[in-house]
Amino acid sequence: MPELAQVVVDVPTMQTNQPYTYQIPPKLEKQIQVGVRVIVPFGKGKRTVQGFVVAFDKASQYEGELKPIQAVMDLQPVINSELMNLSKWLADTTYSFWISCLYTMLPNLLKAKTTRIIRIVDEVDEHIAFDIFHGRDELEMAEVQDKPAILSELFKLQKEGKITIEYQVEDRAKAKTVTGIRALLNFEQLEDERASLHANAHAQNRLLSYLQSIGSQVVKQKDAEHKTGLKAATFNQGQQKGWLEKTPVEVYRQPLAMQGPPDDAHLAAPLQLNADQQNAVNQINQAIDNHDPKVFLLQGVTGSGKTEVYLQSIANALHQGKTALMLVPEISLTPQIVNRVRRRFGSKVAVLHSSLSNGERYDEWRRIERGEAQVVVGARSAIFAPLTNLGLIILDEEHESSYKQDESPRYQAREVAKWRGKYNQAPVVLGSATPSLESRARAVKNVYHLLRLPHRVNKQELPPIEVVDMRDEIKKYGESNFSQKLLTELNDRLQKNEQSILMLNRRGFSSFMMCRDCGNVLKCPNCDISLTLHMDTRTMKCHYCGHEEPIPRECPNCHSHQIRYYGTGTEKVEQELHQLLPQARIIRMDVDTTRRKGMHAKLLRQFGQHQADILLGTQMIAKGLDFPNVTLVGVLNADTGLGLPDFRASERTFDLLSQVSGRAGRANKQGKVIIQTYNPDHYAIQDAKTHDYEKFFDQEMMLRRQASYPPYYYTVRLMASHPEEAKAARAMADIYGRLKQGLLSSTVILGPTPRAIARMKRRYYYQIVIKYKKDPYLHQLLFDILQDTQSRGFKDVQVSIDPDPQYFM
Ligand SMILES: Nc1ncnc2c1ncn2[C@@H]1O[C@H](COP(=O)(O)OP(=O)(O)OP(=O)(O)O)[C@@H](O)[C@H]1O
Ligand SMILES: [Zn+2]
Repeated sequence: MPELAQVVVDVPTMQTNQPYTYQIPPKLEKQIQVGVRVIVPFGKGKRTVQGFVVAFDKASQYEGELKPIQAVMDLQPVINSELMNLSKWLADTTYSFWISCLYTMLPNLLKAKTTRIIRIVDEVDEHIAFDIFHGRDELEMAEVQDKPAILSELFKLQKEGKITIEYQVEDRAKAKTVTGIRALLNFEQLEDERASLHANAHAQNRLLSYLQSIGSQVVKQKDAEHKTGLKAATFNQGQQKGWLEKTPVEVYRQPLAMQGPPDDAHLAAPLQLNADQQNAVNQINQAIDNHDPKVFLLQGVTGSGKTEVYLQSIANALHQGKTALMLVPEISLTPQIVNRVRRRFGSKVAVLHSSLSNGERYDEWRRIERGEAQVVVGARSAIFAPLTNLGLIILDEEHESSYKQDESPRYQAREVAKWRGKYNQAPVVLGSATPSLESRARAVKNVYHLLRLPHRVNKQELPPIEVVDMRDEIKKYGESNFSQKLLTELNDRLQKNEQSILMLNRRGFSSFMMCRDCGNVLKCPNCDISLTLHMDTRTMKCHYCGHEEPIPRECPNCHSHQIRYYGTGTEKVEQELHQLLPQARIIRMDVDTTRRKGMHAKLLRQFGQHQADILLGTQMIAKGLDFPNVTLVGVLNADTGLGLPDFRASERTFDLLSQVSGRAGRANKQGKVIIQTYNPDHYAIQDAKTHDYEKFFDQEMMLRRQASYPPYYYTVRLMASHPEEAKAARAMADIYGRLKQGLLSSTVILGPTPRAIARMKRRYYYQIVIKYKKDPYLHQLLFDILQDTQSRGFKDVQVSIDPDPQYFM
């Protein structure tokens, strides 16, 4: 019997990756397992903190007094053994603290303090019910925690399925219930009741038959009313007569993305695959069947039917009795894909993503944990879904930067997927029309296995792309967001009753106020960035810290009234479009029109039902949309992202243009794309124009090699911040000294420099970027630096270490 437990504690001011050792008091012996949360005393005085049991320990190794664990919060581990292993690896490879990795894997509700509630679900012997529950049908874990005899009784009852033990947090997290009914009499007794009924008591007669038909089941009363056509009053009579009792039935909150799907009886059949799809499915299935943790790169042009390949591979995993995990970049942006998975696998599917309420997310998590859902679709953090027996992991749009978390722990979901694939002996499929350079380079080296879908399912060519030079347009026709060419094409689609998608690229771009007299730009008082004009709220907002102020009437610097609005917001473009094409019906999709829950899906549904001719939006409309009637895609400003100080600027521009172009002509009608740009000769735009991923890849790889960037080199970014600029700079200079001294001379250290947005949320930021191929000293040195940042010398300086950063702003 282990007597000691190692606990990773949650102490924000003093983090470490070393667990602390605690005594296991005899009364808690049965409850302490690896992966449960516990309350432990910490430091001097009476302070207690939450922590996770991560291992057991032998008493003999320790001398002196150890504190005892005070309480256990979970009866079963909330972190299973796979995730426990994963959390260790995660902390190690992302330079983060173990405790934050553990929390990252749990739904929010389990990060907060929770209590365990014990409920009776089946008949329990009367004396037990009395001893333990005192006549109630539920009680809190804390009430019995000190009573070992009662606890072991509870364990036994739980095993027998007579009680359940549930998490419960705050009100909104409580399991949601509706009224259910259950027969109190058996078949014969009900028959006897029928015999004594009045001849014209038809309703009661029907109720009795119904009760006979459900046996000992509990049925939701609403369902029962629906089935029998009886009124609630009849059920009340049944209750008074002692035929039935009412009892709460737990229902799971249905995430919005899942509302209104067909039930399991109407699941969609798989499509007949074309040869390329069949080849991909065969190879993936073979890996599933052989427990081969291969990584596939499924490179398929837009509209080539990648999703169908995913679905049929998932079906095979399920057929083998395994589970499957599918990640998409952002679920609310891609409701169509979620619906396709739901239509194929019905109630086996759980959906996890950030815009679920805490309660919904928790319910979905619990369905997965209990093995009630075998297919999980979700955004980045769903990679930690507690599925057991994983047979397949899919990352759709694998090149998306949203797969990297930009706060601690700074993990890349792609890497976590590979880790879980290995652990479960399951293949990983990375899918994209425009794979990241990193992934494609690995495929070239045969580290990943390349699968190709080079043609569209509809057997049509990818839509032709025309590039319009906006410099000429402005010379000829004056300032406008719309070239003559684009207007002509839009008009043509209106005539033909076809639809168009227009994208306004907002990356690195915003609408700001500038004084025409003194050139002053209105900036955020907390951040080194201009404020953005929002017409809907009539305010100026900071997109980093949320600061908000009224639109100024005069320049705060020189008091001139010549203050003007620059830049192009979606709203302004929408107004212009209304003037140019008054007959067009427009749906605008941007952060403002989609802030409310469910609005994405609603707007897309409206567009799908042809309630509008033009869908105008930001990047959020570039991905995953599959509308057969869309034959024109226009990109209003292709190049706003090209000027950003980031080595991935060209790659992102190429990806975005390829993705959005792919929305046109996906069914039987021919599509067309117009790209407006001020840099028509840039290779990212030229290669997107010819749909030439290979050419872009070669050119970009050459540039990356010349400049020693990924995938040839690895990068790490260190950042220090402090409210005083000098202190942030000094901390970074110190770190620079340690790096210079400790690392190989072949490792490149850039900086320290102020970061591109030097001030944010009232803090100044300095950064260092390390580029390296192999450096045996780097890992430990970075960990030492991380640990030192917890010491007093670093007071108020915050240091972060970001392996493989996605942005350098
Ligand atoms: N074998 C098939 N037979 C008929 N239709 C198919 C087949 N495979 C896919 N489709 C249909 O073709 C369309 C495009 O497929 P899908 O959306 O999976 O492409 P994709 O490769 O994921 O595209 P994108 O990268 O642009 O999102 C869908 O409407 C899908 O239902
Ligand atoms: Zn700000």
